[in-house]
Amino acid sequence: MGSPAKAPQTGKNRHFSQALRHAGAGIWAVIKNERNMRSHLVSAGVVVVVGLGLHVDLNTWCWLALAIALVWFAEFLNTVIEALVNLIVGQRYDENAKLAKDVAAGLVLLAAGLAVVIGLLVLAPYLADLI
Ligand SMILES: Nc1ncnc2c1ncn2[C@@H]1O[C@H](COP(=O)(O)OP(=O)(O)OP(=O)(O)O)[C@@H](O)[C@H]1O
Repeated sequence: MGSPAKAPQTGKNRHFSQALRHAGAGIWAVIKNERNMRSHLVSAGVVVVVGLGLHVDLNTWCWLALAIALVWFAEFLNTVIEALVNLIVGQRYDENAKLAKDVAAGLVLLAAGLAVVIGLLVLAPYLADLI
């Protein structure tokens, strides 16, 4: 007979490596489960390629990184809110659940819109030079 299955962890991490592993699992869960996150990753890749192609300066890289991080942050928060709402209400329809999820989705939309504006503002001078 094999050894009894270890109970899943529900308490604090005991080692930094354990904390890192769980943080990595969280990042992977967002990428694997959220279609929007995969779109954000592709968009970020495009932005990096454009930045490299245009030889943008350090200041511009900082703004582009901020814009990318803003969208990722919003998507991670959206995923947390969706999970918490699902945990609380399950499949039951609830007006507050709808409000929480709609506001979280709105946050991602606003972040993405702001990221596009930041990207256009900082890349405009480089794109103008090409014309
Ligand atoms: N339990 C619920 N009660 C009321 N409305 C709900 C509930 N669950 C989902 N909804 C509605 O359905 C929408 C989509 O739900 P959910 O956020 O779970 O799906 P999603 O496809 O993961 O969304 P997103 O594209 O934002 O990641 C919500 O914005 C909300 O309007």
